[in-house]
Amino acid sequence: MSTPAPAATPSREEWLAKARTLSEALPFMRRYAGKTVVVKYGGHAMGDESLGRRFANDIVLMKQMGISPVVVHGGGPQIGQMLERLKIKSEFVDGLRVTDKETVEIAEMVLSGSINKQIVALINDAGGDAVGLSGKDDDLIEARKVTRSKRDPDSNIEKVIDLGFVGDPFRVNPGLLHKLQQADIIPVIAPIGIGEDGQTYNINADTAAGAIAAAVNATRLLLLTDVAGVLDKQKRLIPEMSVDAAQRAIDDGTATGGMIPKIETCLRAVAGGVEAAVILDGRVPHAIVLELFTEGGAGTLIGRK
Ligand SMILES: Nc1ncnc2c1ncn2[C@@H]1O[C@H](COP(=O)(O)OP(=O)(O)O)[C@@H](O)[C@H]1O
Ligand SMILES: CC(=O)N[C@@H](CCC(=O)OP(=O)(O)O)C(=O)O
Repeated sequence: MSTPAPAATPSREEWLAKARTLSEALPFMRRYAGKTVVVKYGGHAMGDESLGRRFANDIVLMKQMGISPVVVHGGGPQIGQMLERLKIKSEFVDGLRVTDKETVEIAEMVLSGSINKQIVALINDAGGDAVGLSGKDDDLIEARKVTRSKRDPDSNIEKVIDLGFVGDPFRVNPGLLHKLQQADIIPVIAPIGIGEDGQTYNINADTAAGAIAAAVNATRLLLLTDVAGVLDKQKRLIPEMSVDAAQRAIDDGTATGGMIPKIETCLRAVAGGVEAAVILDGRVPHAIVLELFTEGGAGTLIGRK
């Protein structure tokens, strides 16, 4: 058996750079100590296993620095793959998956089953205590059917679009989350809601994360995705946006597809009392740590810095 090569001794400059980074982090550690940060981990950001491990490490690091993290995850691409395997067609309207009876069963299976447990296992492996939940546990996320309408450009008539079992979280009951946080357990939540009639709803994971962030009075909502943040029409990153500018990006078509529910979520979270919401690139190693503990942050911040 060969012995591993000894790690190279860092140079003086490398030591100094590390020391500077740590001392820069100190005011941010103080600022966030005891606060709740909701992190939405998107299906696209999940990528490969090493990304997942780094994400889990960052969540455990946050916890050890005295922050109370709540993880809400997506899994859109993974639901898409399963639907494809089963030869079920899937279409999106404004970033929301039209969800019939069969699709909602598959969405629940993929989100609350495999993905939720994978993330829980990764966090536990990284040294944390994580527990997996869906919005059905303890009626955590109560949802109602989403209604959408669109103006037909030819007839100029407003048409109602039926999205099926797509839910809007109208009430979040955070009691269970508070109990878990008090016990130093990290909640990992699948974006599935329960209707008043017991119906299961498929909720866009950004929307679910925003509603949870407002309900637990989170200081920050971090939405991890597969782009650097909100890009302008020239594809340049917008580091900060006012609430008005963010709304404009939706209205003038700068944001399309999955970016629409993401920005809408940020606006709703900020209106609901969250200080700021940040859209950032989950593929960048340690994006969460960079956002929370460095001066420049990462991604696009909407709200109060
Ligand atoms: N202005 C924009 N800036 C950045 N991304 C945008 C913009 N408009 C649309 N998008 C799209 O939104 C996608 C992110 O949404 P989505 O695919 O739902 O991510 P996730 O699965 O992480 O929730 C990006 O990959 C990009 O294709
Ligand atoms: C209604 C709706 O669109 N639900 C989403 C839920 C998962 C999700 O949002 O995952 P990402 O964050 O990875 O996109 C879906 O079915 O894809």
